[in-house]
Amino acid sequence: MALINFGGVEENVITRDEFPLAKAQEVLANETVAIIGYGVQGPGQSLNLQDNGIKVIVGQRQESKTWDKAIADGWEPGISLFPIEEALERASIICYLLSDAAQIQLWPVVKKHLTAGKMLYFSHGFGVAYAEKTGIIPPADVDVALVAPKGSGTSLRRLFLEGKGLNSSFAIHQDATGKAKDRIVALGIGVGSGYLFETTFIKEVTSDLTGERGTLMGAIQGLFMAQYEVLRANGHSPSEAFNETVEEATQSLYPLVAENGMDWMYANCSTTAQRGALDWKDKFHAATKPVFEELYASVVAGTEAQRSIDSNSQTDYREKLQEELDELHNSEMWRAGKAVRALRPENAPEIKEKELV
Ligand SMILES: NC(=O)C1=CN([C@@H]2O[C@H](COP(=O)(O)OP(=O)(O)OC[C@H]3O[C@@H](n4cnc5c(N)ncnc54)[C@H](O)[C@@H]3O)[C@@H](O)[C@H]2O)C=CC1
Ligand SMILES: CC(=O)[C@](C)(O)C(=O)O
Ligand SMILES: [Mg+2]
Ligand SMILES: [Mg+2]
Repeated sequence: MALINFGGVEENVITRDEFPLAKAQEVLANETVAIIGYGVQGPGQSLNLQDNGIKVIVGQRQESKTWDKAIADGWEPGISLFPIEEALERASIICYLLSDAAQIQLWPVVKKHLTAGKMLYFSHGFGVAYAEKTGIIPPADVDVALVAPKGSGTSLRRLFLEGKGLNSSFAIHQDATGKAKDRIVALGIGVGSGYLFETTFIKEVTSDLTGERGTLMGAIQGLFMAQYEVLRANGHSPSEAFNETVEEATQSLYPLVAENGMDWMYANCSTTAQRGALDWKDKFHAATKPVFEELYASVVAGTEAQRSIDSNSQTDYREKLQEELDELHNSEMWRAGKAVRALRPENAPEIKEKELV
């Protein structure tokens, strides 16, 4: 493990230098890795593992859209693609990548196939950390660990194909074989992680649920909406409001933050912008911190997990989620966004002369 100083605090991380792909291949040489579920993480992780030379099969419900997607991605029924139970049977490492709510339903079936020495792998601490809600209590004679890529399975695959990687956390809940650490780190490298930082199941789920409800998704949506609405209410056009709220952020300023940090982004903006932003950040900080405290407390209390289990266990939950996403899609702000994106030079290479009136 490399000891890295993160802003004054030293942490152990595993890098690809110390745990190269060849070592991961060696550790997993005699394993059959079954990816159960082919939603968002399933495709990214299985395809990356396969391209990294690991023996991997996919287990998915037949007669589902994602069974067809798996075939379209090159998985072959009876060879590398199986109904869930058959994949569970063949696997020595079971990667449980159903949605967190579906993991509860299928657990009795998975448990049946968890014979001594197998590994149960998650990409979230949810099932095990909230065992009193999920009923997911693995037998004592199997390894239980997680690798949680810190990003969408879609990005995991895209970055892998670009020769890049997402960072992932890893955690070991149970080491029955004495080989859990090597196995889970090898899997982490195999699925395409750039580096791996160690955590626990409870810390992973607590930070993850906070992040996605907070700045990664929920908070940013709320913030974007609030500013867009104020600009529109004061007579600014949709394109102006959208550009000043979202497009400039994602296309110009956030890439600078990603590249070299917040101060670097500031330094590349006008002194006018820097002065105003530095003055206003305290007000936004003060206004939102209590909301983040409330959110974190709700996660710790288990309320967020319960809400997710209750709503995602409804038979029509996908349709209901889709309705909410459609509402977002059809709102003026995001319709304006669609028009703005279409005008990006890379998306509109040749706007006809006559349209340029
Ligand atoms: N979506 C993402 O990029 C990320 C997901 N995770 C975690 O990875 C795990 C998998 O998440 P996703 O890929 O988002 O899952 P998902 O919501 O895309 O679902 C995965 C699969 O579950 C299957 N499924 C759903 N209900 C089922 C049932 N009752 N019986 C059998 N199969 C069923 C679906 O057909 C689908 O193939 C979760 O623990 C999640 O928290 C972690 C990091 C990011
Ligand atoms: C992509 C990711 O890591 C999330 C936001 O936590 C999730 O999809 O659950
Ligand atoms: Mg996450
Ligand atoms: Mg998450």
